Amino acid sequence: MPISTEPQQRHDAEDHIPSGSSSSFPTLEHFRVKNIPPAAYYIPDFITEEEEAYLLRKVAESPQPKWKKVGSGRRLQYWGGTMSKNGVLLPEPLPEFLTAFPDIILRIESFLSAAIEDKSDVKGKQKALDINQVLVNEYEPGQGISPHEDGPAFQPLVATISLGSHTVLDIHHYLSTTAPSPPMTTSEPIPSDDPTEAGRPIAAIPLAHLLALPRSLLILSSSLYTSHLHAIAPKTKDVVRLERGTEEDGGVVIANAELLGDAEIADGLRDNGSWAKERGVRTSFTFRHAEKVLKGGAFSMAMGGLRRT
Ligand SMILES: O=C(O)CCC(=O)C(=O)O
Ligand SMILES: [Fe+2]
Repeated sequence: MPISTEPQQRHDAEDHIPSGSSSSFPTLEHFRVKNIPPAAYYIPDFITEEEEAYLLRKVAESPQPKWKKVGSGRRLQYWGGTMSKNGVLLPEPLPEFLTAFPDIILRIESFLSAAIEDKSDVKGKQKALDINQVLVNEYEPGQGISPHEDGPAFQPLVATISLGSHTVLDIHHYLSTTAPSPPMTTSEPIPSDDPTEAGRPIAAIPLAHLLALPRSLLILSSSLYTSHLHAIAPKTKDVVRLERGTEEDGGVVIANAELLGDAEIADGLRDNGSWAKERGVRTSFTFRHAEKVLKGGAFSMAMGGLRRT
């Protein structure tokens, strides 16, 4: 059985908790995107097509006020609560389509917990993800998200599932404010979502590109989370390559080509050196752990009732 399809094949809650020791389970290292700052992981086909269709239907069926429209036009939904201005989660119960069927939260947590060999960091804190907020973003072709950090309110380990269409996620880095600016500097620094970082100059040319195919899980962690930015360029079509091309087709070199788990794309990349596709509507689910949660109150109690201890 190919390792990369294993998460997709688990269908009931008990099966989601791998019973073997970590040695019989692929470590996260297996899915690591190489040659970029630590650490990004790409897991193809983390959910099935049926689960993808079900989750998209649930998002579409949610009440209209759940949608928030943001600057560039994309829409988003917060599940599990929103953040206060000072970075505290005001918790709300997570919906059944995330906790019960297809129990995607448990599946991501179990996967990470089994895949991370050493589960605590130097301070003894848990490395695995205890998801308490899910952000849904919906992008029409031509819509994106400008370079930003998700910020210190969240554990530096976020997991994103792509549904409906592929996209290309760009990783950007900050430029040193003391060194002379290289020509690629953006003329206007792009403000970050994190106020402490706002105004720092950002390299205009991304450091790396990651192709996120439908049903994949992408994990950003450690310094890639804490000291880099991520973005999606507002394009209607992506051209991706294995190596830098000479043609002016806007093609970008992707860092996760060997992890895509899609034979057709892998063949196209190998035979033609590039793969191109128009973007469709892409919906992403971003799973995070807000470190500070407002305690007490009806919402919090209801949420506690839903969550495992
Ligand atoms: O859609 C994505 O994959 C990224 C979303 C994101 O970065 C965010 O909402 O903070
Ligand atoms: Fe983000």
